[in-house]
Amino acid sequence: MASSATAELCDANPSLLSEGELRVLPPIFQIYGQCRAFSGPIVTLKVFEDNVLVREILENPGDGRVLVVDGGGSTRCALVGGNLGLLAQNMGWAGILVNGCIRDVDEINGCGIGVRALGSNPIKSNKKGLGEKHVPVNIGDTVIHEGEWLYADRDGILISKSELSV
Ligand SMILES: O=C([O-])CC(=O)C(=O)O
Repeated sequence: MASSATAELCDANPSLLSEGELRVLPPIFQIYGQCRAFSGPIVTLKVFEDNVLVREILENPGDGRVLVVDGGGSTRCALVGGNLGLLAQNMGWAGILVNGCIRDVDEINGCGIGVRALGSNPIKSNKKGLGEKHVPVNIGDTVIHEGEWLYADRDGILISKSELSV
């Protein structure tokens, strides 16, 4: 019976799991975007109900990286919509993880990236430009640093201190 990449990675790396070098995010994220499985080095961003910095980062070449947006778990507005999904795709990002909400679900599901978020909310975010780029973030009691690796598939989302061979 075939197992998925994240399951294989967990099975193959029990010591990394027990040492906390490899962590599993809690199963609180919905699956969006065309890429149901994706991985890459992490870029971090901490914001709260404001997505100006999300656009600023996605305007840079993604080079296969994954943007992890800690939106503090707020579900009161969307931090990523169809335009930003398209921008991420066109700039070469592998995916976006949002500890918060997205909107324009149909458009995002048409984008050639992977997207995970708590859910959707049609309300747009503030546009003040507040937040911190490239700082450690805490999502579901998991501290995530820029440069760590994210592996996502339908089974779950892994954060690893180093690149793992799938
Ligand atoms: O600009 C925003 O607030 C998010 C959005 O709707 C989009 O990316 O299309």
